[in-house]
Amino acid sequence: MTREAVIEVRGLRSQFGDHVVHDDLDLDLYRGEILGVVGGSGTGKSVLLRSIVGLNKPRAGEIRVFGKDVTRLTGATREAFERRWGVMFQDGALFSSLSVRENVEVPLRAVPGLSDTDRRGLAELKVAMAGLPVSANDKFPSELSGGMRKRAGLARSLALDPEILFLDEPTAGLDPIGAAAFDRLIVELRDALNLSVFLVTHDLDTLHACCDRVAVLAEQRVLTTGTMEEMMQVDHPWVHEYFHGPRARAAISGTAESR
Ligand SMILES: Nc1ncnc2c1ncn2[C@@H]1O[C@H](COP(=O)(O)OP(=O)(O)OP(=O)(O)O)[C@@H](O)[C@H]1O
Repeated sequence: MTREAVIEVRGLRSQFGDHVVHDDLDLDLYRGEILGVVGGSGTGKSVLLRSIVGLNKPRAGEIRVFGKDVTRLTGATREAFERRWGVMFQDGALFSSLSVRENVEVPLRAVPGLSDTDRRGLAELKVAMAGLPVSANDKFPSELSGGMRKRAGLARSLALDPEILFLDEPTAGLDPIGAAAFDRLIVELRDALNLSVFLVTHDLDTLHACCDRVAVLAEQRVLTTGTMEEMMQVDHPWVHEYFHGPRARAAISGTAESR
């Protein structure tokens, strides 16, 4: 059975001045999967995410989302397309002067015909789906813990019922129990909402708990993709060290214990 790619990146080149971050990079995200994107610091995981969602202009290459090259879309067509994905940035990227509910209402303001009451209700629904208590709705970002801020960012990324969810290091800075709860939430949301998930992470536990496939960025491209089992067989120094090092062994035994 052929899998449907909802994102197809082909021949991507990303560059800042003389600094080439990606060169001839190819990557697919398949419908319904959770893809973990890993790689050493500075290999361009965030730049790749930002390039796909249009925050970074590629020097060359194609980025097709649902079959359309999004690098060529402009104006209203582009905006309509952007409603089909949600992005959760590492720090939540919340507006500090708005409450959690108001933050989630921001993308909903683009939806025509919604009354204030409808918008408020929809925002509260997304806040609940992100696992926050009702009391979080009226809180400001500065009144939230790091984990709650991440959930608020997640709620906002879900505001427009996206088909693709981009998560940039969702568990960074969380304690292990909070991180494990977030991993479960990602899987539950993918299953309940039929999401395809592009997940940038350094967290081996997250890879074990959530990801159907892993893509490794190294040497300015996607070096290899595959399941966690397949990653264990890859004969490349960084990949081997990452998937067989002491932290990898701890993550594997942690997964086994939790079963
Ligand atoms: N706007 C920018 N201007 C100049 N250089 C940039 C810009 N954004 C990213 N870079 C550079 O691109 C490279 C890749 O950055 P990126 O943030 O994608 O790395 P990463 O793989 O996500 O790293 P980490 O795991 O540490 O978060 C880095 O060398 C970074 O300094």
